[in-house]
Amino acid sequence: MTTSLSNAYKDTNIHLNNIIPLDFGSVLQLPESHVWTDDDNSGNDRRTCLVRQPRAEAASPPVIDLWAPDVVGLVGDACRRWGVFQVTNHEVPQNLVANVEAHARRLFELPTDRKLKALRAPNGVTGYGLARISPFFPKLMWHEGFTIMGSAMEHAKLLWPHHYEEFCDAIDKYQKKMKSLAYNILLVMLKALGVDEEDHEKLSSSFLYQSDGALQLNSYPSCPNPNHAIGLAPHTDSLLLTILHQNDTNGLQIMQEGVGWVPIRPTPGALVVNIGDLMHILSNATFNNMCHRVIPNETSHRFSMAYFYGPPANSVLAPLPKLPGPPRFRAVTVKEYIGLKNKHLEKALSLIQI
Ligand SMILES: O=C(O)CCC(=O)C(=O)O
Ligand SMILES: [Fe+2]
Repeated sequence: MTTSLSNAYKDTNIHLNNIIPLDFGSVLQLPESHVWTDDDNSGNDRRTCLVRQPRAEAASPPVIDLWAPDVVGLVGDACRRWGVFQVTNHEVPQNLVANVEAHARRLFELPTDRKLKALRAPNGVTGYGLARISPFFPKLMWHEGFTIMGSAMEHAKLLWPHHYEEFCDAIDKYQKKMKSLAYNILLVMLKALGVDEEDHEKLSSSFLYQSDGALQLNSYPSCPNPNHAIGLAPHTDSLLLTILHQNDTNGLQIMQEGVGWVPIRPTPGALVVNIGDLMHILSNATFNNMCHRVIPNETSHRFSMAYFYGPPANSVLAPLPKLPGPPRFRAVTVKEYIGLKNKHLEKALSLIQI
């Protein structure tokens, strides 16, 4: 029997200071609690937060047409070289994406006291609050989020006691589309790792094919001093892959080894796909679980919707046996890995290295 993904997150207690977002409407200046200096990132070696300027000459990750005849090769190359790419022809209707973005905007524009009614519990997974990585950093982020796993009804009723249905319907439709797109992209990635039709038959009842997702709505209001604020501190995503929609406000950047921070600029109609830690393990470290961050903007409000896709909590994950070279990681359950990540953030992977 499989255990749902949400079970993997349940054992962590986060202090309310690291859950309650700032009341952005009430501040004209960046409060001290949100002023980041280079020292505030000292624990994060390669990821100096306040290096603002991406290198002008930096190349960008590719935009891949999912109907392209050589899609497997293109996706495989992008996963190895970048760990991120954008996709077009993904069959998620533009009006659905725009509708969910409009609902997210409506949610984050609610008065603070209303949003706090749907605050994530200290040991909870879903609801309104700061990013789960917040306790690892000495300063707070210029960010507010809303996490959904399965139905959004419980929290949506607290936000809009009489008008929650439209929100829930849009979220349900979006999650269904994301789940089927994530599944199709997973198949392409597995093919790029050399999993052939015969292996697919064998794997067909495997946990990989029972993966599910969580949806994270993110808001980064315009910021009075973006040069000293961080929207979302550098991190890697934990699950297999993430599918992200961003509105037309820049801010997402990826860390490329030897290059520095490279922006992922919004491309109308395209969705961003990135590799998470579990896919990095499965690929025996050949697919790059790239580190990314978000920088806020002085004049415009950034919204994003991230769909995190991963196997059930009790699934056992290890490098695919077909891959060349000795395995770089020992086998772990998803629950164990998420537990390590919640305790050790980016050091989690080194704890399962062989
Ligand atoms: O807002 C973004 O572009 C990034 C969001 C993200 O990295 C996350 O939710 O894990
Ligand atoms: Fe992320």
